[in-house]
Amino acid sequence: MAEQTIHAANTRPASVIEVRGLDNRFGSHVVHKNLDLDLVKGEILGVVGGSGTGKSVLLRSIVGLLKPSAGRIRVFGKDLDELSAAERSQTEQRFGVLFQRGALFTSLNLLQNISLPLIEHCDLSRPDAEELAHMKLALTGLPADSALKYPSELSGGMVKRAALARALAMDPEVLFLDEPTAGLDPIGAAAFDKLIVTLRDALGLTVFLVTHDLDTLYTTCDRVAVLSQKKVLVADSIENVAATDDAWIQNYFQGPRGRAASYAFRAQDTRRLPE
Ligand SMILES: Nc1ncnc2c1ncn2[C@@H]1O[C@H](COP(=O)(O)OP(=O)(O)OP(=O)(O)O)[C@@H](O)[C@H]1O
Repeated sequence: MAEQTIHAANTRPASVIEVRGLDNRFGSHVVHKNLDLDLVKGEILGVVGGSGTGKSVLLRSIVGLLKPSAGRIRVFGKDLDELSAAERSQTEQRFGVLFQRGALFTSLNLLQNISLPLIEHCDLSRPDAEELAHMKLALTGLPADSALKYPSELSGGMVKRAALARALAMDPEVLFLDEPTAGLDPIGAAAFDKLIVTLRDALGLTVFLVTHDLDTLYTTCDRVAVLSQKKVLVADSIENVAATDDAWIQNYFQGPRGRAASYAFRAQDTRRLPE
């Protein structure tokens, strides 16, 4: 029995991020109360919940953009609160973030947008930074001639890919994506979903993915965390989450869209198939 317990502890996957007892409030508005969550190394975790349940606030708390009202966030084994300014900056460089809105500087072309963090944080010369930026653009499937284009000259799907290229600029270990497929047509969204899985596999990323997109959940995520009642109600495989006895979850997963996404996924399981 003791042996079994030790074995279980040893094989438990490592969490790169541990959130414990998190509270977030704005004045009297309580967004999170005693929220716990783990992000396991190498996984794509889908974070869902109704509008205003605090998915983006949770993301911002973890990446250090928002100081929580209470609770503990450990990243790569260290408490965010206990990091010195230098350690915090080093930790932040291990994160790549694709924000819901305004991911790119509109006055800079794509090459400039992507090389900027490399010049600022890695002390690279402009030619070296631009060479790396070209590689990041190629990694996200953008054609070479997009490098000199400005965000306003691109389609929505291309802007998302360029923003992803910028999030990948510093070779992050953990990628945070806030509604990456919002506003994309279904074909563009499916291609973006596939790209996320390909990049995770190729680069060994861990991904925290906020989404409302049921197709994304079914085709890309290893686990799904549901935010409801100010906490993470359940975090598990999508099959187990969809079977959870909760009114919001049942509406979401067993409604017409949820059933269609589940049916499509079961009919053609494309998860992790090669191109
Ligand atoms: N800086 C802030 N000041 C005051 N209230 C805020 C602030 N940031 C977020 N909120 C509030 O916190 C709640 C959660 O916001 P959040 O953006 O995290 O929701 P969400 O789950 O991501 O929603 P959606 O799915 O619509 O994007 C909302 O009621 C929002 O108005």
